[in-house]
Amino acid sequence: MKLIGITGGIGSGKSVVCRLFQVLGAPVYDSDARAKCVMAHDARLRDELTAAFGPEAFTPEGQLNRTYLARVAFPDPAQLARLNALVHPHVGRDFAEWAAARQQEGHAYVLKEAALLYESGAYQQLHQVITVFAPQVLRQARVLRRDPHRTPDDILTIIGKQLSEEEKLKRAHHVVYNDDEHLLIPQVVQLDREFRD
Ligand SMILES: CC(C)(COP(=O)(O)OP(=O)(O)OC[C@H]1O[C@@H](n2cnc3c(N)ncnc32)[C@H](O)[C@@H]1O)[C@@H](O)C(=O)NCCC(=O)NCCS
Ligand SMILES: Nc1ncnc2c1ncn2[C@@H]1O[C@H](COP(=O)(O)OP(=O)(O)OP(=O)(O)O)[C@@H](O)[C@H]1O
Repeated sequence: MKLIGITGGIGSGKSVVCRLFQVLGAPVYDSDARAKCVMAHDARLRDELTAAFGPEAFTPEGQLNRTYLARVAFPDPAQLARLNALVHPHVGRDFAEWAAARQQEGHAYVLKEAALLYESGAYQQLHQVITVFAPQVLRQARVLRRDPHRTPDDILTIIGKQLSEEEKLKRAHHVVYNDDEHLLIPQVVQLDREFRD
């Protein structure tokens, strides 16, 4: 079974492209969602997050306090590195278990969607990587529409913490252009065929 990564900067359209792959029957592991799930439910990780970021890391109801963590971690490289170091190893293990179960089901390939595939080292667990590309102005406009609570400055701060698009394009095995000039569906159908061969 092929393990395929799918990455791209904030707002590039990874989730949209993954939805198209899912329609074609491919299982997709959503690293962002799984990271939040382990942060909320793994007792040891909860303790580590509370020790590192204070009790505000969780709301009084016990939910992960995403707004607080985003405010503390995104602008501060040391805090972000701390958060990544706590969370990423859990996601790596969780993905390995998930992929093993998909293999038992007989899938030809699976996708791991992650904004930080290269930065976290997760690409080393994978056979090939797709980068979803969109120009920065378009990505900013899309995120402002999708996340009304984020300011243009918040988005620039996050972009500054991610590997440049140029570098991601250089390292990718495949590129999906989601730039309002190329059609998405034919690109995804073509890749799905390749991965099934
Ligand atoms: C700090 C958190 C709680 C903020 O949550 P919030 O819902 O506000 O933002 P969200 O997760 O949707 O992130 C917004 C975008 O920022 C980018 N982003 C997320 N985490 C990171 C990071 N560690 N470094 C750089 N960019 C990141 C992604 O493009 C993402 O889609 C959350 O991003 C988080 O837990 N990050 C650490 C875990 C992680 O690295 N997740 C991403 C892949 S595993
Ligand atoms: N081709 C497109 N046409 C119109 N809207 C799009 C297109 N691609 C993505 N979008 C919209 O742009 C926003 C960002 O897309 P998406 O959530 O898929 O990005 P992402 O790469 O997963 O972002 P993040 O790293 O923040 O999770 C979403 O609201 C999505 O619906």
